[in-house]
Parts: sequence; C-alpha cells; structure tokens
Amino acid sequence: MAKPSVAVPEVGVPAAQASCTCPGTLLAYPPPRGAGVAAAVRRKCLQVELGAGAGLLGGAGAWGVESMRASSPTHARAAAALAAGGGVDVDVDEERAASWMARHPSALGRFERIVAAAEGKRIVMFLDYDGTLSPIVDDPDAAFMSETAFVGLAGEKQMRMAVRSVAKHFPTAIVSGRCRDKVFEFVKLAELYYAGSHGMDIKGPAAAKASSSSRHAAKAKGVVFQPASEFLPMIEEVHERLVQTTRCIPGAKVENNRFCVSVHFRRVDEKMWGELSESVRGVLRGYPKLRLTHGRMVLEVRPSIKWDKGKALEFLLESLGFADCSSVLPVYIGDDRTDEDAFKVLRRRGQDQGVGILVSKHPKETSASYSLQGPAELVDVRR
Ligand SMILES: O=P(O)(O)OC[C@H]1O[C@H](O[C@H]2O[C@H](CO)[C@@H](O)[C@H](O)[C@H]2O)[C@H](O)[C@@H](O)[C@@H]1O
Repeated sequence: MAKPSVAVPEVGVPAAQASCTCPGTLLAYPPPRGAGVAAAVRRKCLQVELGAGAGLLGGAGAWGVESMRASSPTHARAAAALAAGGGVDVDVDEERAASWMARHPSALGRFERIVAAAEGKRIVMFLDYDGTLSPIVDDPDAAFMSETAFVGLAGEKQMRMAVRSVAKHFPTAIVSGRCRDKVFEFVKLAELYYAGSHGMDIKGPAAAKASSSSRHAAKAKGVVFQPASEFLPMIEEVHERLVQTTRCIPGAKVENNRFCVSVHFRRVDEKMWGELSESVRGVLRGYPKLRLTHGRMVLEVRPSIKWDKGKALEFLLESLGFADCSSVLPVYIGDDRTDEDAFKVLRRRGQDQGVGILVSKHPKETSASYSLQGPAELVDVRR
C-alpha cells in the first residue's frame, strides 16, 4: 500500500507541501503491521496540503457555480433543456450511454465473472451509504434505507436484510461522508465496520459476533482510527460559522459530520448558488488547513490531510490482515465522487484483485469497473 504522503489537490489546485503536526488519536488493535498506513501512523504524522485553501479561493471558477452545476445529474439538465424547448440530441445520448455501459457493464450481468474472480479469495465488502444503500432524497435527515419488505417478512427492511446477510459471510464496512454515529443510526447493524466522515472516523464492530467467525474479522474487531482528530475544534468552529453565514439563503442546510461539514444546496434555488458558494468560500478563507470538495448537490468541507475513502479501504484491509495480499477480493459499491478514491485504489490493485461498482443511472466519469442502476439492484445482486 502506498505511504500517505503529500496530498494531491482535487481540482488542479496547486498545493504547497508541508509537514503537519500529529494527526491525533489512533488506537488500532492489534497495531497493524508493515509499511503503509500503519507505519505512517507509528510516525504519528500525516502531511497536509497547506495552500489548498488558497487554491480554492483563487483559480478561475474553482468551486464556483459551474462546479456546483456539474454535481447536478445530467438527466435533470437534459430534462430542463427539453422543457425549455432546447432539446437534446437523443442519438448522441444513447450512443454515449451504450459505450459507457460497454466500459462499465452491469454488475448483475457480470455476476458470474465477479464470482470467478472471488474463487479462493476472501471477499471484503465496502458499501457507501447515501445513494447506495438509501435513495437520494431532499432531506438528508430522512435518507432511510429501503422500506420495502420481503413478502412474509413485514417490518424488516429489505436493504438492511441484504446487508445483514452479506455481513454474515464477509467482513463488511460502511464507508460514508456522514458522521459515524449518524450513519449507524440509519444502518443499525452492530456487526459492521463503520468509516464515517469520508473514512476519517473508523470503528470496528461492536457486536460480540463480528461480521464472521474468521480470524480476520476477529483481528480488526477493536479498531478505532481517527486521523483528523486534531481538526475537531476547527471543524466545530467552521460548522457554526457556516450555519450563521448561510442562514439567509433559503433551502441551504449545514450538516455537522464531525470531522467534516456538508453544505447542502439541493433545495436552494439555482439563482442563489453563486451566493452560497461565495459565502462558503468566504468562511474558508480563514481556514487554509481545510479544503472543499463536491458531492451530489453538496459542498463538503474537510481537513486537508491526505485521507479519503480509498485510504480508509486500505486501512481496513490492512487491519483485517490483508495488507499486500492477493488472497482477498475487496468489493466497493458507491455512487459519488468521493467513492472514486476507493475505485482508484481497486483499479491500481489490478485485474481480479478488486471490484469497484458504481451506482448510477447515467453515464459518469468513473474508475469503477461495473455499474448498477440504483440501490434496488444492489438487493438483486444478493439474491
Ligand atoms: O458518502 P455518502 O454516504 O454517500 O455521504 C455523502 C453525503 O451524503 C448525504 O448527502 C447526500 O444524500 C442526501 C440524502 O439523500 C441528499 O439530500 C444530498 O443532496 C446528497 O448530497 C449526507 O447528507 C452528506 O452529509 C454526505 O456528505
């Protein structure tokens, strides 16, 4: 696994490089071995991309309205264009979709291939939450898992059952941008690993019976990892300031995700996006150690440490005893830009050494190998 080093800026923002102070608490049990993340942790130092904040505020249009628009689904834009009488070139769209599907075939259709890749290997499952285990909804506090019940099992939630049954066989982790406690409240399965705040808050299963009886699951049971704990007071402060500064923008919602903050604009009139973006950038001017990324209709403020969902995946594999191991097949399913960091890690592992599955109804630039149309199809994979 690559050592954490200087962070690569996300939108071509030039990053000045500097060592940082210690990353904060790390209590891994047992202490992971080998080079990679564990070694970096022993050094108790990660490097930050100081200067990302400056790039964020400079640079033509960096994180302005255009990039906010880019986080709106293409189909909504196409529908809007059609409604406005502008029209879209349907043939070109279909061609593009077909070529995209050829490059990222449905995981359902290639199920046999995935099973073959898993032959003789231990599967480790990584699942994103929003847009993957739950449908995208307007209110982030109402993003519950699928409500549909199996016939004869009224009351049980279909998606939760699917995840529970997967976790019976394989170590399973939820990797989310949300704060860990909140995502646990939605998922409610104690036997899983949870990596909240985009992987900056990792905890092993609380349940007596870990995800499986394997020695690997037992190994990582006590893992707790918070590489950005020193940023907590800063994030609290920024959260407060963002709440104040966006108060006058109708529909804006600021969510405290513990090691990061989300500023939602799904319910903000597009005419106000510029103002919202300016307000957020204005607050961040005072915090050069924080950076801004984009999710689905959300601006995400987070520490400028080189840590993301991909690093969380690597950390968990290492904690489970699978560092540099070809006898494991990590499978990561996610829908958002932040999941791309994990897809890239899997791509780098090489063919049949990891499976990245993008949940998306529409063609998107991605490093995932396969696709699924939506959360409902995820339940189908299990059957
Ligand atoms: O990594 P994830 O688990 O996918 O979390 C990313 C963000 O997800 C949530 O926001 C998204 O879902 C909301 C509910 O469907 C939707 O209203 C919002 O527009 C989406 O961006 C969550 O609220 C954020 O804090 C996460 O960062």
